[in-house]
Amino acid sequence: MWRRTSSSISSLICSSRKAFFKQVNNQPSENLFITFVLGGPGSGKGTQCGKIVETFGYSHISAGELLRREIASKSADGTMILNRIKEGKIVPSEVTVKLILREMESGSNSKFLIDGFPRNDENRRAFEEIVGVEPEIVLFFDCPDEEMVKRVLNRNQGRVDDNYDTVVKRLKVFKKHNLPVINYYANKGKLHKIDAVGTEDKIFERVRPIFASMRRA
Ligand SMILES: Nc1ncnc2c1ncn2[C@@H]1O[C@H](COP(=O)(O)OP(=O)(O)OP(=O)(O)O)[C@@H](O)[C@H]1O
Ligand SMILES: O=c1ccn([C@@H]2O[C@H](COP(=O)(O)O)[C@@H](O)[C@H]2O)c(=O)[nH]1
Ligand SMILES: [Mg+2]
Repeated sequence: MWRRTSSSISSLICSSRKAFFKQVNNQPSENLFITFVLGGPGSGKGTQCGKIVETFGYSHISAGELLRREIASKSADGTMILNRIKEGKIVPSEVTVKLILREMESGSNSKFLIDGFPRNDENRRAFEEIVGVEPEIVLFFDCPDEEMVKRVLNRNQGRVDDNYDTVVKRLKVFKKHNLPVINYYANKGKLHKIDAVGTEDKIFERVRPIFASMRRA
């Protein structure tokens, strides 16, 4: 499965890959500074990314938002993506990585917050293989299930997956597939686990020192 996916990703990206990784937005690829932002549904990833962007000048790339835009644009993958999202399932790596790359190339920044990705080990390996870099840091917003369910059900943004049945499925997928990725980065010493309970400002006070202490942040 991985081999097939890996080669389809490679052929997909191959033409732009060399140019892109030699020079991302006019900067050598070693200047890329990538933060993965992980946590369960409704744990506050998007909210805190907004604050990090305001304070530290990162570009925020929400993988879920890119997929929702793809559905709205009625692209060839739109129906497949919609069906996956309704079921809380993970969209194939080649689709998500392609969208993330396109977004990274579209701006002039080299500091990225990649929110809600990688969702599973295959996503992680696909990103590392294609981009050729690992994240400098990984944030994990740690939030109790009941609080996440409450936040999702109160969100009111018209998302097709903001309903009780889907959020229960998303929590299961998070535990089965995303927690192992989080543990992987913990073992590499890259993980910053943040208590995601409290006001938005209180949580940002836990996030701020992580970026303030970074040389390039
Ligand atoms: N600390 C907080 N306390 C209470 N509500 C919060 C807090 N942070 C965010 N929220 C609210 O909870 C909801 C979910 O937050 P947000 O969209 O940032 O989560 P998320 O982790 O990006 O979720 P998803 O994975 O579903 O995209 C939003 O309505 C947001 O306004
Ligand atoms: O890398 C990704 C990111 C998201 N998905 C799918 O989208 C929904 C919503 O994602 P949010 O991060 O909560 O906005 C998620 O449940 C997945 O179905 C994905 O497949 N891969
Ligand atoms: Mg979000």
